[in-house]
Amino acid sequence: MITFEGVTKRYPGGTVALDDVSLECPTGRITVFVGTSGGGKTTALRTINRMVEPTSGRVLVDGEDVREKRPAELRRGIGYVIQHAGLFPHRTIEDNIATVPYLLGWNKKKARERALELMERVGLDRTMARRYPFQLSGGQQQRVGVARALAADPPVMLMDEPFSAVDPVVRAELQDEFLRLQDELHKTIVFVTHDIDEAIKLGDKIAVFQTGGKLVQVDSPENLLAHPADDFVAGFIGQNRGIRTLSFATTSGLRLSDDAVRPGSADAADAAGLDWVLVVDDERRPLGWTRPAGAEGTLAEARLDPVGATFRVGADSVRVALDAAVLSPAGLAVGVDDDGAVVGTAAGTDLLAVPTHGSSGPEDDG
Ligand SMILES: Nc1ncnc2c1ncn2[C@@H]1O[C@H](COP(=O)(O)OP(=O)(O)OP(=O)(O)O)[C@@H](O)[C@H]1O
Repeated sequence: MITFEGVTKRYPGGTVALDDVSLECPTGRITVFVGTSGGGKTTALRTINRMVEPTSGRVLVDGEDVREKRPAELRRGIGYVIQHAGLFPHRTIEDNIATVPYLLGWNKKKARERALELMERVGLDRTMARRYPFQLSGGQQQRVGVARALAADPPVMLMDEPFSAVDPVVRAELQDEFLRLQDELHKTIVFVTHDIDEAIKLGDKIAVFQTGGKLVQVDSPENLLAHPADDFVAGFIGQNRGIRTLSFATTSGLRLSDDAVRPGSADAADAAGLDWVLVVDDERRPLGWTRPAGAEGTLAEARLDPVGATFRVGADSVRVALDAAVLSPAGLAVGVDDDGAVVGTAAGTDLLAVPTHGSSGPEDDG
């Protein structure tokens, strides 16, 4: 657990970068600092590894005041990832990743083995080990940055806009892999971003900073969307708040209908009373949508429209299901199980009747 106790930072010249910030970042979870430019996010992050010393208040890591440790020693237990990765340009990828192991006195062989293992972990091919940073794409460099921060297996990771410098597609990939990695590693992570969508996607807990270093709300993503503390937070979250809330509503309790689902071997004439039919194969995998009215022969012989997007019942959110319904020619979302077999269909109105869980706070899950 990282604890901020009444932390204030006033820079020479009078800028108040942090104004009496108190906050807890739970162990093994991702806490995201988000907010306006100049709101003090980076300053707050850097008080954790003593790159910035507070004017007053204190920061504790697992109950220990960070000022009681020498900065060099403290930083060995805290991985640090920044925008543009900040790699050493004249060192190979493996030597970049092995930076902290070398500092810790590991022998070269062991440090390089660790570097190669981490390259695989973050989705980089081992053949890149002897390249230099300029020979990698921006997204690959960010992966190296993450691998370098993980090299000595620190319990805490500080990440300052680590995915901001890459295009949206690569960014989404990096975010997904980062979440997968965190699922395995359970680090205590503090992540700075100015992108509210990134904060909602990655954060177990979100802290919103406003200009002047004021912490205006600390909450779970669900609660932040459902109950923004004030107009500033509501404005910062922006539009589509209601729809975004559906990202946290589960499809596990959804009642799905089998009425429109038919095997390909069924007679089209028998389904003539239905507007649309979802035709499935012997293993109930969806083949396509068809309008049975006036059709002859079996449904498998009918002209099929593509099924399009489906949702995995229980695993996907109501937002994903609603998206599938809107894009479906029949206006029905197709729910499938882990094997891709159709469980049933739901109309948009069924999906909107699902309760959202806007009331569970981050304290409940950590
Ligand atoms: N070394 C410094 N000396 C003086 N003022 C500083 C220093 N570092 C930051 N500041 C000021 O402190 C305030 C907070 O800066 P900080 O970088 O923490 O904000 P931020 O929320 O991370 O912003 P951004 O999203 O733009 O990176 C800003 O007004 C900034 O100009």
